[in-house]
Amino acid sequence: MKITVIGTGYLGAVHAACMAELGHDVLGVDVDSAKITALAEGRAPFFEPGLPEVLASATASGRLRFGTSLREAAEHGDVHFVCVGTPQRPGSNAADLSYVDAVVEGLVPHLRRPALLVGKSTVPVGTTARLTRLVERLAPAGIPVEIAWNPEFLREGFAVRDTLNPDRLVVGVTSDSARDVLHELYADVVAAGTPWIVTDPATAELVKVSANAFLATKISFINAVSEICDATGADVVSLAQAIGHDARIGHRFLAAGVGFGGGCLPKDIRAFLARADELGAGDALAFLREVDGINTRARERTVARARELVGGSLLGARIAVLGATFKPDSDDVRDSPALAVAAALHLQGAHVRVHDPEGLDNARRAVPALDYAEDVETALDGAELVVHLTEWQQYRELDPQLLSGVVDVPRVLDARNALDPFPWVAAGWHVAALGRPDAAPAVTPDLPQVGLRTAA
Ligand SMILES: NC(=O)C1=CN([C@@H]2O[C@H](COP(=O)(O)OP(=O)(O)OC[C@H]3O[C@@H](n4cnc5c(N)ncnc54)[C@H](O)[C@@H]3O)[C@@H](O)[C@H]2O)C=CC1
Ligand SMILES: O=C(O)[C@H]1O[C@H](OP(=O)(O)OP(=O)(O)OC[C@H]2O[C@@H](n3ccc(=O)[nH]c3=O)[C@H](O)[C@@H]2O)[C@H](O)[C@@H](O)[C@@H]1O
Repeated sequence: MKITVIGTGYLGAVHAACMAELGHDVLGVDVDSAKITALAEGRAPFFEPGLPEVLASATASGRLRFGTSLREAAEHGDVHFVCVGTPQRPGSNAADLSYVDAVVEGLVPHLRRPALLVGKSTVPVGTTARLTRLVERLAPAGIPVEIAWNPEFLREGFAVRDTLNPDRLVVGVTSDSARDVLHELYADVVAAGTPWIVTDPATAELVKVSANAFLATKISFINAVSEICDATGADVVSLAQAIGHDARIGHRFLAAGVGFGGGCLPKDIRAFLARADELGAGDALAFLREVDGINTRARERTVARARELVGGSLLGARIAVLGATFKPDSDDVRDSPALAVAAALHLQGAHVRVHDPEGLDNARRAVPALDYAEDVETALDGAELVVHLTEWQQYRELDPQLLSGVVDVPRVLDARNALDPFPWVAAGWHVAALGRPDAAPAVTPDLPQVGLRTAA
């Protein structure tokens, strides 16, 4: 099938490459010419495991090309995927749909044969209906143009796998023909056993934001409980393990810590709230304000805990930060809890040096005021506190024995509850965390603390 993918960022670049892998003839289009140049040369413009390999294979097959012209897109495709950003509108909770609108306005007047526009961007419920009216106004006479919504559920870091083997495919359509085109397009994925859900566009739009709102709620739930653990000396990690054994609850998305960030969960719950308000149903989602609030508090609790650990004032404190990206296996720093905490520590007078395996370039651009280090040892050199903020595998594998000779004070705040405290304590480190009691070598070995037992 001849398809275009418009917007080749974290979502669109992966979608374009994977669609070509599935055998389609794909043109990827973006207004960012640097991104398009990289992609056209077979280079991934951002860090995403597995993407370089799929790009190379799809480019070699001759089925994947890139360009910057929507006119060319109109000529190339029978199906046009819209994958542009829908960020939070400045000064508001609502989604900024101007990029989506610009694509429709730039593409539709150039169409010369029947086409199906398929939205993948995350949008407020009602967007497909509104765009349908726009498309009707813009489509050349006699050219049938339909619009459907096919929300995307991929996770950064697993984007290729999630695109080729998704948990489900959801298509919001208003005609059997649109449903059949999308079924044919995803035939191999559906044949592999992926649940195939056909619904109306409004439901499809709502499925997406509901899924993200549920995930955000699960994280904030465990972070709220983590606050209670802090107040009582209980251990949120053991607690999450225990409640997760109930299959109705499950273990995933119960990792307490500095909270959620990224280009999606935070802005999606806010846009959902804003849309509910517009619909006069704001009360129904009022709890999402608290989900957002708990998430903000998780960042504040991390800063407060760091302040306490260095003796009550951050002024002049030498702090090493491990992690800048919003999650491991991504270079994405959009609304990153790690960078937000690092920036707050800096603003309160600490000397902050940040390390990240893949996110340093983006972090430097986003928060130029911080010091950045290319390797962990340089970041930790002379530090009196290490704050672990993004749980890269590299950090889980650090040798605390070796590092105790690099820092001034062997003290780590594990704000992701992801480090195994035993080797750290054995190497003489004080290990603090969120929602768990501290573990320190001085604790009497016969009286282990709850959760973080000492090494002895
Ligand atoms: N990043 C992710 O993991 C996922 C993102 N989404 C949704 O997908 C959408 C895109 O997200 P990302 O890829 O993360 O954003 P992004 O910012 O990485 O990519 C958006 C791309 O659209 C391009 N663009 C903007 N206006 C354009 C235009 N008029 N014509 C052509 N290209 C244009 C930008 O230059 C950029 O490359 C958002 O709605 C997001 O919520 C959904 C699921 C997963
Ligand atoms: O709409 C989107 O863009 C995507 O948003 C999330 O994917 P992603 O943002 O890539 O990352 P997640 O793995 O969901 O993590 C989001 C944030 O939550 C945090 N998190 C996650 C899990 C957890 O238990 N605790 C926790 O704090 C992560 O550190 C990260 O900051 C969803 O998981 C995807 O299904 C969705 O498609």
